[in-house]
This record gives sequence, structure tokens and C-alpha cells, in this order.
Amino acid sequence: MTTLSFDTSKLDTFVDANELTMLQPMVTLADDMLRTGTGAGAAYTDWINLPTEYDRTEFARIQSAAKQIQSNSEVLVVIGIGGSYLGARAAIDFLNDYFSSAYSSEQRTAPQVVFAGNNISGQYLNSLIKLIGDRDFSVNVISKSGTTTEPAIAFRVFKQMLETKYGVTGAKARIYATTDAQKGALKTLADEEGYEEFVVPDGVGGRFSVLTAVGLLPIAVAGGDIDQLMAGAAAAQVAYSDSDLQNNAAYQYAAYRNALYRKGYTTELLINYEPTLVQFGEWWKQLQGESEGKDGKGIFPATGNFSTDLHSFGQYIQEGRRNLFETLVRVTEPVSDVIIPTTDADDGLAYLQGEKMSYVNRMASDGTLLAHVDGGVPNMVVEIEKQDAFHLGYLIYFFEIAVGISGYLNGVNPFNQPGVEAYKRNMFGLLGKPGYEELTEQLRARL
Ligand SMILES: O=P(O)(O)OC[C@H]1O[C@H](O)[C@H](O)[C@@H](O)[C@@H]1O
Repeated sequence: MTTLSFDTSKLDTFVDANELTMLQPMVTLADDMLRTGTGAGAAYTDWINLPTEYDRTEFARIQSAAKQIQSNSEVLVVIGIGGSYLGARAAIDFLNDYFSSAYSSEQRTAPQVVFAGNNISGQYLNSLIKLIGDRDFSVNVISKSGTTTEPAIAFRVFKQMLETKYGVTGAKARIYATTDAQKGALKTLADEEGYEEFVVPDGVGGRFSVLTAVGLLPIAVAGGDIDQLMAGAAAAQVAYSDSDLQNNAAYQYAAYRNALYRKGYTTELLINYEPTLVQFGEWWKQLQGESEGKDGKGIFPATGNFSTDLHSFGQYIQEGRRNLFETLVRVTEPVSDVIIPTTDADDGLAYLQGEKMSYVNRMASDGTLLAHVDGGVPNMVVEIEKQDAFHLGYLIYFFEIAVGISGYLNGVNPFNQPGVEAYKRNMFGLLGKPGYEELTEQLRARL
């Protein structure tokens, strides 16, 4: 089996092979724009070669910082929003036991990694503070711009907590700042206070930054093998470098999505059958949504956590409006398994006794796929062999390179996100931030 297989055999009734061939010239052009830096947003495409061209010295510093945190902290608070936390959260869930975050100190082999600054809820923050209790903790504050409101508020709170607990000097030694190399409020503060700093490279946008210090430090603290993560991404960098659709599964994925979109399939559901993959879907949603949803177009990215959601909106997928398609992400070898117990009790499960749950799960996914295809929902399958760091790196790169091609195929700049500013402006206006006086008046009059 290959590291990642991409199966489009159930698309036959939706997309003709000929349609893909017709897209090849556009894919070739998109590939050229992406790789020669002649496309829109080219200044933000350094993630393409990141798996092989990263700062080795900083990488070693990340590993020693992770060891330091593991040695003096029971908890690491990762403060960030969007691309500054989704990748780490996805990877940590993907690589660890589902409930590892709830383990007791005795059960734990690495610090508990918790996330703050990804919402504006005081209730959430209070509950997190309660969870940390009197345990030793460190903070990794992450913001590429260094000016995002949500993490800035959370950082104020945790900085104060650290100073109260460890004193001003002690606190500084427990704060790790991941931000721009030159600019932003966080960079200025980190320089002034002397925090250990890590860099979000200029040419890597937030949603493409999981393989930089942004993702790597929290992942390493949680015990993830970041060498293997980078090795997997590097292998994918080689595997997905050919512009010929026949030889490039990531490009095929981009082209099929485009063909489907043109036919009115405007919502894509990324499907999983493992709770440890749920957060991967959240990471993917930002990657797709911010890259493609602009200029009045783009596929709407959503997720399906199965079989759970089959019992909630499964009905809609099967028989609702026919504008959906699904991309199933599944893992061949289960991380662990349960054998369905043998019993005399007549609970209707006699035909399954002695079977592995992974077998039942597999049959559920195969059966669902066929049912959804029969119901008019195109399905593609991305399958990785194992749920480990190497395969995760490979999978991340698959989706990243695909979205670059996909954005260009749909005629948008996949590397900006101008629309995200609209809510921020209104929030600042309503909060009365200096410089927004006129807007403040206009908005308040409308409420
Ligand atoms: O890392 P930061 O600069 O704090 O940005 C965090 C996130 O917020 C922004 O609004 C952007 O739209 C996202 O692309 C980004 O990942």
C-alpha cells in the first residue's frame, strides 16, 4: 500500500474521465503560477518547499524548548486563533489517545496542552483557569500579525497569572512567543520582555503554518514526533510535484473538486470515522474556506463526523438538496481495536460477536459511501495507511498543495483573506477603539 491513496472510482456517474482531461491545461497553468511565483498571492507560497527548506537551527530550538516545558510544566497553554492554533490542535488529537487531554498526572506522559484565545468567552477562560488549578504551566502565545484581539486578551490574563505565580522574571522564562520576525505588538513585547521567540516565516500564511514553529512547538510538547511529521510532508512534496494529473493525486483532487463545483456541487463535507480526526476537519475548514471563499464564489467547506452525524444530518446528506459532495479521510490500520464480546444475551448482535470494531467501522464507511453515491452525493476517498506523524505530515501537504491549485483553477487568490476584516472593523467600532470614532457612531445608530 502507498502512503496515501486517492480513490475516485465512485465518481464515475458524476464526472466523466474526459472532463478531467479537459482540465489538464488549466491545471498545468495553475501549477506553473504556483511554482514560479507568477500567480496572485505568490508572496505567500513559501509553504510549498517548507518541508525541505526550513530553519534547522530554529527546529532544534523548538525541540529543546519542548523538553524544557515538559520538564517544568504539567500544562502548556497555547494561545492563538485560526491558523495559529488549528493545526496544532488537529495534530495533537490525531497523534494521541482521544481522552489523553483528560488524563490524570499519573497517566500522563507529556504535559496537557490546552488552547486559549480562540474565542472571546470569559466563561471558557474561567473554566480553563479552573482546570489548570495550582499545576505548573507555561504559555505559548502565537500570532503571526501579533495584533489579533482574541489571543491578545487571553495573553494578558495568562501573563498576569504567571507573574502572580512565578514572579515577573519567573514568568518570562515560561512564555514562548511565536510571531512575525520583525513587526507587530507581540514581537515588540517579546523583545522588550526577553521571551524566547519563534518565527512565523513571512512567506507562510497562518492557515499554511502548521509545519512551522506555530504547530511544531505545541505538537512536540504533547509528545509528537516532529521529525517524522516533517519527513512525511517532505515525502509528499516530492510525490505531488508533477503537473501531470495522471501522476499527481493532490492535483486530481483539486481538478475533481473544480469539475464538481461547476456542476453545482457547492458544499464539500470532509468525512471521518474517527473522533481523533475531528479536529483535522476543523483545520481543513480554515484552509479551504479562507483560501477559496471570495469574490462571490468558492466551495463551502463543512465536515461530517461519522457515524455520529449520520444520526443527525445524515438524513439531509442522503435526501436533501443535491449540492453536496463528500471527501472521506480514512486510515487503513486502526491505532487500536476492540473485539465485540461473545455473550448468550439476545441483543441482536450475535452475527457480530468476535468481530473487530474496526471491521464494523469499515463496513459502515463503505456502506455509507455507496448509499450516498446512490443518493446523488459524489464521493472521493483519501486513505492513509497509518495514523502516525509521518502520514499526518503527508496528509497535511496533500491538502495544502491541492488548495493552491484549486484556488487558481477557480480564478481566486488562494493566499489572502480580505473578508475576515469586516467583522473586526465592526467589533472595533462598537468597542470604541481609538481611530474608529465615525464607524462607532454609524454602527451604534443601526443597533
Ligand atoms: O496569527 P494571527 O495573526 O493572530 O491570525 C490568526 C488568524 O486570524 C485572522 O483573522 C486570519 O484571517 C487568519 O488567517 C489567521 O490565521
